[in-house]
Amino acid sequence: MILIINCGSSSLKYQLYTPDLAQVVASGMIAKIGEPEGYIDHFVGHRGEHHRCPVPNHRAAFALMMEYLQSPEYHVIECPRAITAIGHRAVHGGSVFFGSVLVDDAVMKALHECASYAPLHNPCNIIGIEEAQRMFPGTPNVVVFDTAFHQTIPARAHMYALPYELTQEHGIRRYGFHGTSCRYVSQRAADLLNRPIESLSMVVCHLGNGVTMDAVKGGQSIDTSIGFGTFGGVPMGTRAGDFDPAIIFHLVKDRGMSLEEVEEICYKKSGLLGLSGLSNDMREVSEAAAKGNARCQLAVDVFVYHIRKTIGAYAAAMGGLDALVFTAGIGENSAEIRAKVCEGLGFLGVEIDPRANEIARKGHPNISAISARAATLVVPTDEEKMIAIDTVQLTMAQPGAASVQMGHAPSTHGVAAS
Ligand SMILES: Nc1ncnc2c1ncn2[C@@H]1O[C@H](COP(=O)(O)OP(=O)(O)O)[C@@H](O)[C@H]1O
Ligand SMILES: CC(=O)OP(=O)(O)O
Ligand SMILES: [Mg+2]
Repeated sequence: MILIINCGSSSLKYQLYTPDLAQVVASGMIAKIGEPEGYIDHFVGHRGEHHRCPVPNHRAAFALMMEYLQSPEYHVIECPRAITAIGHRAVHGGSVFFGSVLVDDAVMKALHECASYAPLHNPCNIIGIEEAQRMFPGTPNVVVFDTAFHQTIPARAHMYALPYELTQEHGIRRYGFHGTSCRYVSQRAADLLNRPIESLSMVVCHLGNGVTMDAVKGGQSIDTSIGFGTFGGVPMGTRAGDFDPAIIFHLVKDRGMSLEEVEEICYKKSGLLGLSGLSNDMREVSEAAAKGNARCQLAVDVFVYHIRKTIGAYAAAMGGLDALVFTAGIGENSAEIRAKVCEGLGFLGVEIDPRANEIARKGHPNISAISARAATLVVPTDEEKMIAIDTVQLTMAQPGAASVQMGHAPSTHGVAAS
């Protein structure tokens, strides 16, 4: 079987596939890692269980996952040899990784070197790989990078207008994230519309705890909202998104804050949490806004405004819009946010059917009104499936596959563009 690990900043998601990827044998999520009210949701076939327990860190989360997968009650992993390959999500591949790779010492070293670009994510991704190597010695591990799908973004969109030599010397550019999700949902959207992806201009709104807006033209990412680190673009759960860097100079030079304090504020105390003062969870924020909490209403308004503005910008970048695609926790589950984002986008041909929007999660992905010129879709993301496909491809291929090295995309099925 193939085990897929998606270590996020505060969660660990896992899926166990049959070798042909036809079936998910078990899956689950351990959430709120490091917080007092952690929990695990574990599913095997139609059985599911929810168990609350504090999970202090990602190593403990990995151990908890193993406990459930090996529990005699489920019998899904009876011995470590039952796992033939393990696939991992890694968030930041820097300028080193253009596609998915088999893990070796050089890959681990490079991952460590990219860690400071994505301080909320890469260290957790690394722990997931280390634990997998420890629990399943000798089993191949594959890493699939969020950044890989965005390697097609042209220089005019990925360059920052800083001194050119500085950007080249230090690898400073817009890298982009959630590429595995964007790759999956853009292909699914084309399939659902029954149109070749090559003919479509789409905006993918990956609205989760992290938020990515992505312009996908002809199946390729041509611009994306997050930037060098996992930070820019639209405000996120706890991250500020785009803001004028002069604010950092002001806080450090004129207000006496340390750089570490400012970094902590920008990554962990901003976004929905910072504006609302209540939570980074959109459910809580929009519920409180509906009850009249003005700061929560402001947080929702800022969030929605930035998304709508980016859709307009990307339609301009692509010279049109055929499809708007919502995905991830907020995009898949919040009819309210989808409706607010689409308000006023009629000039781009976006019009949604309010009833279709309400029932979108129940197997009705197309929420467009009949009169809409651009389709609006709700497509559940499946980063794990994408990771599983790459994992099988890299581990099942000829011995030569092991030479798929850093900086080179595997030759088939478009794992990444260079
Ligand atoms: N029904 C819902 N309404 C609004 N927001 C929701 C709903 N369900 C989940 N979410 C949001 O989805 C976010 C998590 O999205 P997810 O894609 O799982 O994030 P990540 O993978 O980054 O952890 C939560 O922070 C929550 O705000
Ligand atoms: C890159 C990023 O923001 O990831 P996540 O949504 O998992 O936090
Ligand atoms: Mg996610």
